[in-house]
This record gives sequence, structure tokens and C-alpha cells, in this order.
Amino acid sequence: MSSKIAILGASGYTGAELVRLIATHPQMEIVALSGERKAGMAMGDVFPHLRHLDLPGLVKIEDIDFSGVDLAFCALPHATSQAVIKELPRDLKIVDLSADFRLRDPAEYEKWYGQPHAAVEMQKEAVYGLTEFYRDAIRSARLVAGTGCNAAAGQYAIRPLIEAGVIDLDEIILDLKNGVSGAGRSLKENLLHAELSGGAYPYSAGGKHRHLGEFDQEFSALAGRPVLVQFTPHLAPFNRGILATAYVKGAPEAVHEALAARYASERFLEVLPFGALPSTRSVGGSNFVHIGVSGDRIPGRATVAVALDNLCKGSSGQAMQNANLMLGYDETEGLMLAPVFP
Ligand SMILES: NC(=O)C1=CN([C@@H]2O[C@H](COP(=O)(O)OP(=O)(O)OC[C@H]3O[C@@H](n4cnc5c(N)ncnc54)[C@H](OP(=O)(O)O)[C@@H]3O)[C@@H](O)[C@H]2O)C=CC1
Ligand SMILES: CC(=O)N[C@@H](CCC(=O)OP(=O)(O)O)C(=O)O
Repeated sequence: MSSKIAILGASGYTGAELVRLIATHPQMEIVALSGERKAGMAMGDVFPHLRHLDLPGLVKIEDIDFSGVDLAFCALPHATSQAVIKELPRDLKIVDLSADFRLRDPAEYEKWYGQPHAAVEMQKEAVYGLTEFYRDAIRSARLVAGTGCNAAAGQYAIRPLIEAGVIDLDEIILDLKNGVSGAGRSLKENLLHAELSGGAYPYSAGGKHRHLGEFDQEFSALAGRPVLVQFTPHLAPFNRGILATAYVKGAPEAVHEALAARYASERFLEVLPFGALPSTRSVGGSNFVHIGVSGDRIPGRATVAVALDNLCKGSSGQAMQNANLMLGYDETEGLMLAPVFP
């Protein structure tokens, strides 16, 4: 029997990506789609690339009847998400793509997001959605919090190295380039083609990016002591994709071995042969992640690079993978699309 799915925020980038993926899922049926400014419109009019699909029209969230819905994907802006989710039926399974339920500690949430959480009890109940590291808890969760897309890329590079004890925990530098769709579909001056194309720039430097809250929470729990990463993201002139590059102090071969061993049985995580490095081009439009390691002319230093698609494995693909687990389906269902190349 198929599961009935609602997508809240279907008129945004991650919502549309969920529709694209679910269209190939044999056991998921979309029964409701929400938009806010776009409520009342047909999905194919908002997103012509989805015109061929037979989909419900966009409605406001308050007009959705959740009684027949098995699982809701919530692809709404930060803060809006918690206000909406706390009013949804308690037996509804939810995969939230926003940042609202990623941080377990309410004080940490307030520190990084500048306001108190409006649903603290649910914040504590939520399971962190980095599938390969929380699989068992996700299977039985009611509410799963999708990770930040930068946070996913950085964790795929670094977590196994902390687990295996092969790097100096006080010398981790993470540099990251991410494409413009990471900022969502709303109009912003710095995202205008004239100001973005042909250039790139860092932002939230100096330890200010909110995904540091996720790195702090996850890396420190793994290490059993505080681990602080130096992290700067850059906005780059491509549509989709994240390229995260970690500079670590540790033997390069041991770093490669730790990643290869940890991800050997993971369907979506591909560790390249030693010395080969990944490209966003090779994973675009897919749920696959490519990970590469090289040594350095400075002995005992390694570079780890991770490429993934922010709209797929960085958000909607990860959300689908988690929904598959929550609904008892094969984890890869609807997600085996090959990357689009070039
Ligand atoms: N883009 C990415 O790569 C990633 C995004 N995320 C997170 O996922 C969530 C969705 O992101 P994204 O799809 O990029 O965002 P978009 O800005 O593209 O879409 C936002 C969606 O939310 C709806 N919406 C906006 N305000 C309200 C409101 N007050 N009430 C109800 N609905 C509202 C919009 O409807 P309408 O347009 O009709 O007004 C739209 O459907 C965000 O929390 C984001 O941080 C997480 C990881 C990666
Ligand atoms: C290009 C761009 O602005 N990218 C976003 C990341 C998007 C993401 O992961 O989203 P959350 O907002 O859900 O944390 C950023 O770095 O802030």
C-alpha cells in the first residue's frame, strides 16, 4: 500500500525537488502541496519542469486535511517551521528540512538563531537527520530534522576521522563553496545574476555561520570533548552543489582508510581512490556524495574534499532517504537517479 504524502512549502526549491524525487517513488503518493504567496496556483505553472506530473494544486497549510496523510515533508523557512509543526496532528510523521529541530539544546538554538525556540519539547524529541549516522533512531522517529546542507558536507568529511582518532581535533579547517539555490527562491540583492555570476565571495566568516552549531553539537558529542572547527562558506556562481574542503592534521593514508572503511557499505557515499578529488559536476541532481583525499607537501597533513548536491543529498534527497526509513521502505527507493552530466 502506498503512503500519502504532504509537502509543506512545495513552491520553494527544496519542495519542488521533493516532488521531482517522489515522482519516481513507487510507494509514495502526493496528496497535498502547500504554498504561501503561490497558494491557488498549479504546481506546473510555478515550476514548468514538473508540468508533466498529475499533482494537487497549491493550497495554504490551514486548508490541508491531515487526517489521511501518513508523512509530511516540511520545507518552510526557519522559525515558520516550528510554528507550523507544533500545530500538526501528534500522530503525523514529519521530516523537517529547516534548521528548527537540528540543535538539541534550546540555549544553543537561541545562540545561533537569535530567538527562543517555540516548541522546546519537540526540539528534544527530534532525531538528527544525517542518515548514515542516525539510521536506527530515524527508523522509529516521529520527527526527523534534516541537516544543514553545508553541515552535511562537512560532517561527511570529518566524522569518520574523529571516530577513528586519526586527526588532531584542535586543527580542523573547513572551507566550503556552495551554489546559489542554497539560499532558496526568494529575491535577494546579493543573488542577482549581475552581482553573482562570474564572481565568488566568503560570508559568515569569523565563526559566525549558524551551521557551526551543528558541527559543535555533533563533533563534540563524538569526541567526548569540545571540538571547534574553523569554517568559512563561500557563495559560488553555480546553481546546485556544495564542495567542502577540509584541511586536517593526520597521516593522509590513515585519513583515506578511515573514510573508506566507514563508508564501505553506504549506498550513496563514494570514497574515491587515494589522490582522486571530487567535483560537483559528478553528483549534480543526484543523492550521491563523492569524497576524495590527498596528501600534502607538508608531512602529516591531509586534504579531504566532499561534493554533493545541496538540493538533493543536502536536503530533499536526505529527507526522502529518512522518510523511506520511517515508512519501512528500502532506503534507496526513489533515489537511484544518476547524476545529470555535464
Ligand atoms: N535550499 C537549500 O539548499 C536548502 C534549504 N534548506 C532549508 O529548507 C527550507 C526550505 O528551503 P527552500 O526550499 O530553499 O526555500 P524557498 O524560499 O525556496 O521556499 C520556501 C517555501 O516556504 C513557503 N513559505 C514562505 N513563508 C511561509 C509562511 N509564512 N507560511 C507558510 N509557507 C511559507 C514558500 O511559499 P511561497 O513561495 O508560495 O510564498 C515556499 O514554498 C528552509 O528552512 C531552508 O533553510 C535546508 C537545506 C538546504
Ligand atoms: C547559498 C546559501 O546561502 N546557503 C545557505 C545554506 C542553506 C542550508 O543548508 O540551509 P539552512 O538554511 O536550512 O541551514 C547558507 O550557507 O546559509
